[in-house]
Amino acid sequence: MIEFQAVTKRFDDGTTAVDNLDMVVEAGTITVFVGPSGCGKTTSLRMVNRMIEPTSGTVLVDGEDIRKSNPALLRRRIGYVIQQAGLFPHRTVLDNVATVPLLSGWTRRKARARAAELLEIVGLDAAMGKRYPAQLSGGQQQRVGVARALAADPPVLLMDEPFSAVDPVVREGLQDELLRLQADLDKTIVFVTHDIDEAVRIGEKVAVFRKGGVLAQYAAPAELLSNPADDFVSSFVGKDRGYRGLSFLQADGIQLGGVSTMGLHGEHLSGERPSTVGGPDWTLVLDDDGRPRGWLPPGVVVQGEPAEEELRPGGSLYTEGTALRGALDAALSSPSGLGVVVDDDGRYTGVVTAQQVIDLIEERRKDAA
Ligand SMILES: Nc1ncnc2c1ncn2[C@@H]1O[C@H](COP(=O)(O)OP(=O)(O)OP(=O)(O)O)[C@@H](O)[C@H]1O
Repeated sequence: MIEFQAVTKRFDDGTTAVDNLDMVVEAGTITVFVGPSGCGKTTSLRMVNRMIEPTSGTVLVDGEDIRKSNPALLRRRIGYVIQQAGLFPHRTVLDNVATVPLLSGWTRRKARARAAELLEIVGLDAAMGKRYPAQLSGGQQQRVGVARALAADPPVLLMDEPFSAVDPVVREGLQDELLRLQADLDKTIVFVTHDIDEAVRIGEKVAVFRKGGVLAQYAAPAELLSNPADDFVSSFVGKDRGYRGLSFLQADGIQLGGVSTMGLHGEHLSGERPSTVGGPDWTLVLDDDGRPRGWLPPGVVVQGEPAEEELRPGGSLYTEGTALRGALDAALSSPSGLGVVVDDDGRYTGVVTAQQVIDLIEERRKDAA
């Protein structure tokens, strides 16, 4: 647990970077600090590992006032990951990751063995260990940065815009990786970003800062989107917040419909569900394993196997049991207007319409009111 008690940081030139911050970062959570440029996110983060000392107030890590701990020792308990990884360019990847264990007095052999294990944990091939940082892609370098920060198995991890230098697709992969890692590692992670989408995607709690280093709201992402504390937070979380809020609503309660289906060899498959919803004229083509391959538009008569060019590509697939946003997207992106629902193995289980999603949202809203 990390606790800020009335923490203020005023720099020598009179800038107040953090203004009377009171907050508790719960152990074992990913907490995100988000806000526009210059609102004190980095300064707040760096006060946790004593790279910056507060002007007043107290920071506690696991109940201990960090002023009482030696900064170098404190930092071994607190991993730190920064933008563009901050790797040592003249050390191999393996030696970069082994740095902190070596500083902690491990033998070279043990430190390297641990480093190799960590590369695997963050999804990098063992062969990468021999390379130098410049020989890796941006996303790979970030992974090494995460591995290095995890090397001493610190209970706390501070991450300052760690993924902002990579392209959006790689970034999403790294976010997923972090969520997966965290499910196993259960660290206390503080993650700084100026990207609200990233914040609500990975944060269990999100702290929104405003200019002058003032904490504007500290809440779970769903709460932030549905109930912004004031106009600043509302405009910061953006105009799509209603839609993004669907990421936090579960789709249970939606009655899946059926649609006529055809196998790749032209055989008509008997659906388990009645074709109750919308466009029954569209036919969904499934491969031999029951995974969707595309749609046949109404009026297209197929003799034998449907040809590839007759098939209309499907929209996004909605995996049963995931958030409602995916169900709406599947329906809106499907040429038939029917969102294709699949199980965890990607096999077709039914269809859903946008109207059903809207109805469910309405129902939930009424319940909440
Ligand atoms: N060493 C310093 N001396 C004076 N002012 C500073 C110093 N470091 C930061 N500041 C100021 O303190 C404020 C907060 O900076 P900080 O880096 O914490 O913001 P941030 O929210 O992390 O911004 P960004 O998203 O741009 O990194 C800014 O106005 C910044 O200019």
